[in-house]
Amino acid sequence: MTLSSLGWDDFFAGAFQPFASENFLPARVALEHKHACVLLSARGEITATCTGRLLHETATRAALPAVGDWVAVRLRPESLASGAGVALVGDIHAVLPRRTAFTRRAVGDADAEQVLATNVDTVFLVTGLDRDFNLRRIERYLAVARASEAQPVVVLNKSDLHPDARGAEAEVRRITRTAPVVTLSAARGDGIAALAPWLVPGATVALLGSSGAGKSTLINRLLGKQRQDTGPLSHAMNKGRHTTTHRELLALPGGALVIDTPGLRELQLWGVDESAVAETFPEVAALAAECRFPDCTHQREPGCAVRAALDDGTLDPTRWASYEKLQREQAYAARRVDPVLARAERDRWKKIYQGQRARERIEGRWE
Ligand SMILES: Nc1nc2c(ncn2[C@@H]2O[C@H](COP(=O)(O)OP(=O)(O)OP(=O)(O)O)[C@@H](O)[C@H]2O)c(=O)[nH]1
Ligand SMILES: [Zn+2]
Repeated sequence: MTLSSLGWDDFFAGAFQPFASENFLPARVALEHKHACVLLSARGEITATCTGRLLHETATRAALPAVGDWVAVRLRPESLASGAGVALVGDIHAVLPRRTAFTRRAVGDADAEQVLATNVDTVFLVTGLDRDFNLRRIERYLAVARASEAQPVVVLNKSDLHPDARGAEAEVRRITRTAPVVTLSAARGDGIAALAPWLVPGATVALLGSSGAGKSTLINRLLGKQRQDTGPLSHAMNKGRHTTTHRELLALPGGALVIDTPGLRELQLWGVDESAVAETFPEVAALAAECRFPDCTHQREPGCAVRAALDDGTLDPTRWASYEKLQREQAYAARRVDPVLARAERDRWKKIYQGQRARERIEGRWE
């Protein structure tokens, strides 16, 4: 494989400069085990471990190699001497800066950030046009994608199961605004060609979507062969259990790369900050900025622009409900793993409550 077919470009070449002279090879992480990584490089596949120095010098676990990362690796002497066909072994000395990253807070460790996949250019947000079809869920996935900096593309799968797939697509377009929407059937192969603009050689894509949306079916379709078990049976049996040992960064026949990690599959709203939620609901964010009080909770404060827009019908109540739910979940997910945040949140509500009482005293009764 050439470096460019693995996604190498000027951005990474620049970052690799300090390592260019000292027998280092650039390589991309295809699989991350507990103690070793499988790397893809111009020399072929390399099994590598981090040097003790890298382990000691990295301040956080999040800075260690993750699937999708470019690293500077040095082959062990025995690998250098070996001929073709022998498995290469090396040491990872550095992780190059990431262009994009999907992260979540590591469960049970308040400060730890877990990196699920990096350097993803495009993320396919896969929704089934069956019972899985849910505009609110698509909004959530858009927020997750935006937080990662990868470009989101909404993929409506199982078009064969929906009596009016085009109508459903039109509904989705109303909420996605700028993100492209593609309707297809991974099982039948209809509409797959519409993904071509994002599957160019060297481009990295990842798939996100709820269980059963058809991610494996789509990956198999793109690979042109059966890599993963799909079907109702394997589905029921494998739920929540991932014992995969296959590469998580795969090269597609057309030259693009696809990242499929268990962590990404399980990704819910972890790692989504409030600004990403606001970006997904620009009309709500714009209204909130107009409220009289900067800490307005949009419940029943005077001068609340959100309430006013709900009352006069300019704000869609389903969008508002969806925003509120997402905001709550985001706050809950963050709090659950972060006691400091939990305390800050309690203090914030205490202040809001005190502030409201003070306002009540000034402005008299509200209703
Ligand atoms: N009718 C129809 N069924 C599909 C289509 N794509 C996938 N399926 C079926 O939907 C079920 C789930 O598909 P998977 O590809 O396993 O879903 P997944 O998103 O990978 O699910 P997880 O592995 O749990 O994350 C399987 O029974 C597939 O055969 C499609 O386009 N049309
Ligand atoms: Zn308000």
